[in-house]
Amino acid sequence: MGKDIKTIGVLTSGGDAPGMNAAIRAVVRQAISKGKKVKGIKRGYAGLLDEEIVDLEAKHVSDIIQRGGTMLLTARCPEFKEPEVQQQAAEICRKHGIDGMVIIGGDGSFRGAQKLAAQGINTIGIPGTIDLDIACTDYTIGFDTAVNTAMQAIDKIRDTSTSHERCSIIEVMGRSAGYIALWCGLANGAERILLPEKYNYDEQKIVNSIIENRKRGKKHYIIINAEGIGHSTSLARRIEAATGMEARATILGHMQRGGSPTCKDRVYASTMGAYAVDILCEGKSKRIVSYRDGKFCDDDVDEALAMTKDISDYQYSIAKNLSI
Ligand SMILES: Nc1ncnc2c1ncn2[C@@H]1O[C@H](COP(=O)(O)OP(=O)(O)O)[C@@H](O)[C@H]1O
Ligand SMILES: O=P(O)(O)OC[C@H]1O[C@](O)(COP(=O)(O)O)[C@@H](O)[C@@H]1O
Ligand SMILES: [Mg+2]
Repeated sequence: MGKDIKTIGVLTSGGDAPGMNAAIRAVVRQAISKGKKVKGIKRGYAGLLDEEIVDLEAKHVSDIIQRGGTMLLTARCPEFKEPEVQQQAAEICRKHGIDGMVIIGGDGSFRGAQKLAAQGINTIGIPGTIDLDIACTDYTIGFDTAVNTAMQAIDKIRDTSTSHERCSIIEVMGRSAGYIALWCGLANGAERILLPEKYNYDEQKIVNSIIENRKRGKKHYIIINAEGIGHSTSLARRIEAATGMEARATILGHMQRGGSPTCKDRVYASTMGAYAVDILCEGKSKRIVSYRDGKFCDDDVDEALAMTKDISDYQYSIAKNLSI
């Protein structure tokens, strides 16, 4: 069946993530090394529907491994949830001679991949999202860069927070998942971490803790708040009123999604890109490339999307102990 794959399509979808370019480069060059042709689809599923399809040769992916963002551009395409649109997309793939598609994106993009596979297109997904919110994998492209970027920003905020003896609330991305918040909380030694998976909205507890910490001589109080909880600015106002400690909120926003990928993101994204081509050429389809328990592997899309994972209770509990 693998020998039937002559042309591989590749697209990026959903939020961009640093390392996506490394994955695109790996797909293109691994495919070429196996004698396959590659077509790049611009702007995710939206570009597929608009037939924004270009031939990709080895030279087209030079000088991108170190760059954030995605050279193929990305988009969110709400209409891709409609069955007739998915059918149209499959017909476009066939029209352009695309025998297999590599889809680099997050959980939403994998639902699109699942539907394309149901329309008879060979599809392989690669997890690309800063949020780490894909259950089948311990690694997603971009998370490592995003948490390092956020950590460095929070270090800077800590300097000014200490100097002014303030409470600083820093809101990090993650959609409804708290992985970025938990990692930053641990890496930045935050006094408190608010995670959508754990938070019980007991603000009085936070207020009491701030007052206690001040009595013990702490110069600042850093709260990492996850986007899934949000409302950091109003929380800062309430904390200031209740504690008398000046409070400021910073929403880090899209700066977390940009920038040059870390070594880990380049290496893992390259490995996943090549792996996706390998399994497509072996005749596999409807799979998600994952990294689990220290190994690269692949899972059926339906099974992958049905899996669940949660924040580590242990890491969350030690974060509390380490912040005293
Ligand atoms: N249930 C679905 N069925 C088909 N396509 C979907 C579905 N959910 C999301 N998609 C497609 O995937 C795109 C990216 O999803 P989104 O959740 O925004 O980002 P991510 O893939 O990074 O999680 C959506 O804009 C849409 O085109
Ligand atoms: O770029 P937008 O449309 O503002 O979306 C913001 C969302 O995208 C993310 O940065 C990445 O999410 P996805 O990878 O699922 O697209 C989330 O953390 C955030 O909630
Ligand atoms: Mg997502």
